[in-house]
Amino acid sequence: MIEVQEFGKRYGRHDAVQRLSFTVAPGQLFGLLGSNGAGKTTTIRALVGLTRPSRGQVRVHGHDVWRDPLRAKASFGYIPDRPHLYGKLTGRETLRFVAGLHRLPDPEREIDRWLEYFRLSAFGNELTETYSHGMRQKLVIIAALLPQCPVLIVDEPMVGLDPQAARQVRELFRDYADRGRTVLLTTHSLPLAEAVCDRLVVLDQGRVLGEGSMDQLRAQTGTVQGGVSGDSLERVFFRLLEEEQRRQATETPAGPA
Ligand SMILES: Nc1ncnc2c1ncn2[C@@H]1O[C@H](COP(=O)(O)OP(=O)(O)OP(=O)(O)O)[C@@H](O)[C@H]1O
Repeated sequence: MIEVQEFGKRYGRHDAVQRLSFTVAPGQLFGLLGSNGAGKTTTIRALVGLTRPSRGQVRVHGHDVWRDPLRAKASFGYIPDRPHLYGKLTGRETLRFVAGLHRLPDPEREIDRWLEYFRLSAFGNELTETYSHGMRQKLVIIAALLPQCPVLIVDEPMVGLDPQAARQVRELFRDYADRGRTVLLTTHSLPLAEAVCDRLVVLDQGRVLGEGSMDQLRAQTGTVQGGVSGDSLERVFFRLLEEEQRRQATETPAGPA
């Protein structure tokens, strides 16, 4: 379970996120969408304990991330938007380190299985500083999945992955939720979000433009009757942005004559 209540983050005089609230129940895969600078990473960073909220609460698996950080952090796997690794550890050492943090009793077989799954077995004993971007991304994904935590939090997972790995990852996330766990992901890939997410929230400049299932978003934007491409998430997304731009244009006072 993930609970975000009235979350806001202010940098100086700029509101990166304003009064964002949503809940992701076990079994759900929830997508956080939005243009560049919409506030997606800021929200994720607050949820994983890297950015302190200016207001509101963020709870993971029932634990307030900022009041009870150790319990909260033990309950989720996190895939950041950029894969930071210790370059002087091998891939295998990295995964052993993560397994140790989560006190996994006998991780070797699982580590082998995951390395094989992502075609990294031949590189398991190489230093991660020699890995390509996609290989690093795969290792970070394995590190987040290895402990099989109740919650998975994912920021832009597909960047740098080859098509086969991208498909594997998509299936893994869906499967993770289908096993009764909670998944939150941000992505710019609207087809990915449409294919796997149960519910979505669309952010723009820190504000919520729409929230709900695909059908609820379609109803909100009036594209519910579209048959073929008319009701794609892409169309819904652009409708929401256009409505917001129209709203802003009518609110903005006319400039000097
Ligand atoms: N450390 C920071 N200091 C000041 N402003 C920040 C900081 N981090 C983010 N911001 C601002 O907060 C807003 C939201 O940024 P955020 O990174 O959350 O967007 P995003 O939706 O993840 O965008 P993208 O799709 O480009 O990754 C932006 O206006 C950004 O400039």
